[in-house]
Amino acid sequence: MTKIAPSILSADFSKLGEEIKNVEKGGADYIHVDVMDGHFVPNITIGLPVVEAIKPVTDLPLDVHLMIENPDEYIPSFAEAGASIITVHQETAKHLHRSIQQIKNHGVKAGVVINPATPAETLLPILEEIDLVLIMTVNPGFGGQSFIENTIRKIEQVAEWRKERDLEFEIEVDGGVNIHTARRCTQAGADVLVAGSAVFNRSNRHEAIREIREAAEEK
Ligand SMILES: O=C(CO)[C@H](O)[C@H](O)COP(=O)(O)O
Ligand SMILES: [Fe+2]
Repeated sequence: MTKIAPSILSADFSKLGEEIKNVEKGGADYIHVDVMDGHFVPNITIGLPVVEAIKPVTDLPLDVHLMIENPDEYIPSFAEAGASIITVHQETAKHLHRSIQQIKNHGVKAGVVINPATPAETLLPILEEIDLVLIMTVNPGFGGQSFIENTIRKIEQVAEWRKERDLEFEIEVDGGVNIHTARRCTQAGADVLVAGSAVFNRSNRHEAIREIREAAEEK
């Protein structure tokens, strides 16, 4: 079944705990946490204290998407704060294998993220080492942007390499995922769909999650 990872970036922060419990009840698989530093991306969002605060609220894995410069400096703290998955951007990691090893040394699942303009081939040297590939389908920084169509080819490429090399990492997509774009992502090979505005801009979050999953799995 397609996994849905609601991005809390679009949640109502004044009642974040309730929002998370609500999407958990509504069938979410991961809680996607967008950490932005105002340097790598032109926005500042949430950080360590929020990850610590939400950890006891949910049994779902916290999928922490680090959009920050110098991720190596912060990986131990995010692991200790309760991250279950940490993804680092290919564009920010100076020594990617070291970052991935550092994440795994903390007992956390490790993923690599690529921006829409970063070629999928940059993932080739690291595929054997990771638990997850995250393909950005918008430029990182904000929720509610439009899906960039030509990222689909990259999802297909990564899925092809996974098959050829008999690997088991998950393929996650992030940005502009909704009932109209979900199926194209899963057809291309995505297993996990991040959805922020498509879930939290709806008054009924359960219905939103169900509809995205149904769209993703349409025959
Ligand atoms: O990483 C992100 C932005 O950088 C978010 O996870 C993403 O944008 C989710 O929001 P939406 O589903 O509204 O596009
Ligand atoms: Fe994200």
